Amino acid sequence: MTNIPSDLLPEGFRDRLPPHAASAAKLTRAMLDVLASHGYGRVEPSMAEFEETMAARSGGMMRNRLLRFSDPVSGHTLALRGDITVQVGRIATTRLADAARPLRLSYRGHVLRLKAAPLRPEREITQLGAELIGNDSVAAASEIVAVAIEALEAAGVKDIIADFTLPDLVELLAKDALPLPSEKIDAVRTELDMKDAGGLAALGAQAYLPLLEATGPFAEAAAKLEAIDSDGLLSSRIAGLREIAERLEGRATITLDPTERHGFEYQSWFGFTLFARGHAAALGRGGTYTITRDDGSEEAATGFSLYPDPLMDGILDADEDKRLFLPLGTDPAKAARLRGEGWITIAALDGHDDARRLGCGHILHNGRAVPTE
Ligand SMILES: N[C@@H](Cc1c[nH]c[nH+]1)C(=O)O
Repeated sequence: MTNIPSDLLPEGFRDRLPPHAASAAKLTRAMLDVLASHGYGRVEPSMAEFEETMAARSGGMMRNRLLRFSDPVSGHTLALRGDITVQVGRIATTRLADAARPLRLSYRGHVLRLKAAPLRPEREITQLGAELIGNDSVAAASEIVAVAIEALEAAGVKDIIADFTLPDLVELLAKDALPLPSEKIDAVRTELDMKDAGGLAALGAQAYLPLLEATGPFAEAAAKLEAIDSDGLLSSRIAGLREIAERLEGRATITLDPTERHGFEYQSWFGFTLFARGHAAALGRGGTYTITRDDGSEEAATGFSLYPDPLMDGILDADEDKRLFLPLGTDPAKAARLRGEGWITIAALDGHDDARRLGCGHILHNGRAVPTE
């Protein structure tokens, strides 16, 4: 006997019921079809992996965010996946190491978090995305952002905002242009991420303050960033961002926040976050990164992950109009024909089944579908 009520799930987990689960599947299909149409082959990575190797691939930040358990079979600690991108990287550089590059792969699945984010109670989160392995050029980044936006559009999302960032900006500047001792880099990145001018000053990193101003609508913010970059150290990156932004013209509003690093643990020169009007939380994120193989060599990649749960929870596929009640004794061949015409048939199993209570807008009467009373 247990004291846990049967309808209680652990915090952050949930079931999806009809009709929400069906709507979610439909939306997922629409987004995956977009990825498939651009040549991204579907992979289904495993739910769990050895914690040690998964954490190593996820960038240092990830380790304390993984849900772990000890596996009596292998005797090792396993982790439930927290990000499918790193699994795709593993597959691409191991079992698909010999596949032609660039290698386009797509995925959909649940990822798990040890702790929920402050404003999002879920710990089991749908992640759907695409990874372009073997290339992190401007062309690759342009394709990835465009495909991500197209997938959101296929899910009915309007007024999309793509917020660009330069995830390795501080490391790059700290080397030469705005020198920083290596032990301060992380602290400066954190203050910039929090837009904390006082914190930057306290760290003696005043030189980084102007970066906080280079934020906002893309054209203006990029010009400000260019003005700060007197040595031209960032010129190729800024040119890259401009090219990506140009290709997206009319598809999304582009903004720039070059110091945003939240959620960009492993991305390199380019990162982006996708928002849409009516959704407070980001709907997706992506960028360029490198995958490290077991022998220490590296492979470039670019990709995105969408987090579509908020979209799935909003819509409701009202199908009552299409649900047709079939009284006892209905000819199975007739029923099959009706399904072929698009009806959802609900067959009576005994005389007590009730069309209305079973959510049927229609009932088969004398061979014809008539509205239920
Ligand atoms: N998986 C990353 C986004 C990403 C995909 N590819 C590259 N970056 C995330 O969810 O934050």
